[in-house]
Amino acid sequence: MTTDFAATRALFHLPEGVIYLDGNSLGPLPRSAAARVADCVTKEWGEMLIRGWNAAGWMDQPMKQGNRIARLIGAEPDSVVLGDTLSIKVYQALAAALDMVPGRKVILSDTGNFPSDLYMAEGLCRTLGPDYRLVTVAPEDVAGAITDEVAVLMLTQVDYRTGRMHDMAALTALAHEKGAIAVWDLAHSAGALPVELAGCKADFAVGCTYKYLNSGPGGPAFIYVAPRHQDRALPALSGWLGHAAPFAFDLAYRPGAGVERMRVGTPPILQLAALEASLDIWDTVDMQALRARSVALCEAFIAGVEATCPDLALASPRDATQRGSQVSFRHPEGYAIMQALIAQGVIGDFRAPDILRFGFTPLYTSDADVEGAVAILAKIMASGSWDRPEFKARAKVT
Ligand SMILES: Cc1ncc(COP(=O)(O)O)c(C=O)c1O
Ligand SMILES: Nc1c(O)cccc1C(=O)C[C@H](N)C(=O)O
Repeated sequence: MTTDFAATRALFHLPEGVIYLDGNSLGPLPRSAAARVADCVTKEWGEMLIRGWNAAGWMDQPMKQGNRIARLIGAEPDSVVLGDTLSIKVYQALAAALDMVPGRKVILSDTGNFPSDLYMAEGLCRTLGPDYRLVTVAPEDVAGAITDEVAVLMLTQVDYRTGRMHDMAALTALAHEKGAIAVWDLAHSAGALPVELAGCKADFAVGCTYKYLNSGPGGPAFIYVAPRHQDRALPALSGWLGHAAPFAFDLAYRPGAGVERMRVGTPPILQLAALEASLDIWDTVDMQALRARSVALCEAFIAGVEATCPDLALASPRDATQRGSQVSFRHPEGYAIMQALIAQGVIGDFRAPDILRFGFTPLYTSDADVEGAVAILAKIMASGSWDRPEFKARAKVT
């Protein structure tokens, strides 16, 4: 296992002149991914054609790569499978979880959750009937809101805006005490910090691979089902590839064995090839060392910004144990400040209404990146150079 993050940095393509602090939204290109995807296109798709499903093992990729992600999130073997987008996987996990708690109709979440998770929950409630409802409370009030009315506790472990981290072990235990099921969204945790799904007795989890796991834009999501639930959890999105015998083409649905029943349709083979290249790097990473490095990078950035930018207010927890691998600051003109930073090669992002968000990804973020970003941000803040119309015009994607 490696603890040498200068060596892992060399395995990524990072454009000249860029300090990349947005790997928490879209990870950069692993150098070997371009060749791996090119091989998949020319040697597999090009030469094998449809034979690739067997000959190149395409059909097994969702489980094979899922098993590699399992180590990063503390999951048991054969409990993680890839496919579809994260929003779809949230729906799949939530519907299966609700079905396992008959008589209860409340999904509990928090107001810091990513909107798509809440929208999927609302949509599911609408489909199930008028008694089903989504209840959201402030993140700090979640523990007190887990009553014996709650069927499913659905939380994103690390808040996408502030980086605040929920205590997965404690909240899962509380949910279980009240007879509820816990569904965790690991979008901002997988590859950001060590996660212990089995150790926390999580029931379901989902996450994406295009952020910290570097599978590229549109890379597939993953779903985890605890082994104790795998043969009970019923997929609401019961696609043919989750069927017990997809190529029997039965007219009636029969769920497959294990977590594979959570598959829906055809897997995205080109994206899985990119993910495979990235996981070649992840396979070598010591997760405790990754966490230590992530904390050091975040602390250095906070100290640097607080020493030089008095107008920026820390929006992330100050205590590293309460934080994921990102740091956010607030400013009413956060959007323009972020555009001014990006114009100078420091790429973070902005989240409405006022959050400047910076991701720290030890596999390729260096100490020099942190120093450089602080210096450029300090200059922009001191000079007010962000106060220009071209930095205030909102783009479609922020
Ligand atoms: C916590 C969280 N959940 C869900 C999503 C939605 O993911 P997707 O667009 O892949 O469905 C995202 C990011 O977009 C996210 O950060
Ligand atoms: N999935 C994204 C996309 O398709 C375009 C732009 C951004 C994203 C993101 O992943 C956003 C991300 N979940 C966030 O934390 O804000």
